[in-house]
Amino acid sequence: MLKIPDHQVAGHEAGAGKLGPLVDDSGRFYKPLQSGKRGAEEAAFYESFSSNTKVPEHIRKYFPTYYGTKVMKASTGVEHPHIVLQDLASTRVNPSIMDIKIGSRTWGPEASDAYIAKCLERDRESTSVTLGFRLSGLQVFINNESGFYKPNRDFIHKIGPDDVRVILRKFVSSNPSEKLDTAPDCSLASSVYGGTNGILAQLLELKAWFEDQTIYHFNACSVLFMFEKGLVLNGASSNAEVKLIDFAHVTEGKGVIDHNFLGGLCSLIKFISDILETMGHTATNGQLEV
Ligand SMILES: Nc1ncnc2c1ncn2[C@@H]1O[C@H](COP(=O)(O)OP(=O)(O)OP(=O)(O)O)[C@@H](O)[C@H]1O
Ligand SMILES: O=P(O)(O)O[C@@H]1[C@H](O)[C@H](O)[C@@H](OP(=O)(O)O)[C@H](OP(=O)(O)O)[C@H]1O
Repeated sequence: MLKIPDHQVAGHEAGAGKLGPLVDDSGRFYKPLQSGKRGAEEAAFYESFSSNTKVPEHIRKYFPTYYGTKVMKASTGVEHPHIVLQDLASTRVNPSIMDIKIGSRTWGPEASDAYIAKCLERDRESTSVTLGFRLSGLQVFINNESGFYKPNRDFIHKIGPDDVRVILRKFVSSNPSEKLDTAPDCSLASSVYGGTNGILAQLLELKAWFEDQTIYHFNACSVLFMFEKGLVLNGASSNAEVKLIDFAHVTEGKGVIDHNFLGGLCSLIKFISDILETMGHTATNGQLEV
């Protein structure tokens, strides 16, 4: 049975007459090919990436598994080609998820002047230019009674660097709320951001690859942070995951480092490290002891 995903936090959403992703009960996520070159280029990226032997195995786990493309009835009711992916949320019950678009620049080298102008406006209005990344959307599970803290898109579009800092803290707090002025307790920071398998460790592993890889330039891609609060509270070992998604603007690296993505990633790492440091973790050799 196909349905609209329960846990989408950003991007184009399926609705009455609106094209958006669908999921099934076997753990697959169907992303409709976007209009123009974007859909075809995203599918081409997945084809290239999934067969590229230069991508190390320990890096592949940061990407959703790709199952090809399929023409099928879309959310609009009309037949449309879709990219078939692993549904990253399918094994989770109440996932806390954050989508962070990486890079101070969100277009590729061959973008038209009109497209650059559209992106530049968004990059300047958001924290992309100042921080090298911006929050695209999030949901944080509070409890069964209150459900999720899920700020709306208009609010997310307006936030500045200080708000980003607060929201990254709220994401790992027991008391997230609509107000930006409350003090998030960061009670889950050590388990979610810290630890040998936590989000910081995963970001550092990705960073090491980005310092070296020159195969692709990940223009306008997002990292997804995901964890299950219930498992953290039960003391299970870290269930936090980092994934990369949204590859409609990936271009060839042509032997050059993806400095736009790498810079944004370093900036995000600094924000996460700062949160852990304020929780009493100490930095040694550029890595945090957690
Ligand atoms: N493989 C996946 N499994 C589960 N959820 C996913 C997956 N890919 C994307 N999502 C969800 O869908 C959202 C949008 O994904 P994506 O960025 O690929 O779509 P988009 O419409 O291209 O976005 P944009 O408008 O930012 O370009 C993500 O924030 C995430 O919540
Ligand atoms: O961050 P938001 O508010 O979700 O805005 C969307 C985001 O900037 C996407 O990256 C962009 O798709 P592209 O990157 O593929 O251009 C999309 O453009 P669109 O609405 O023209 O598809 C925007 O609506």
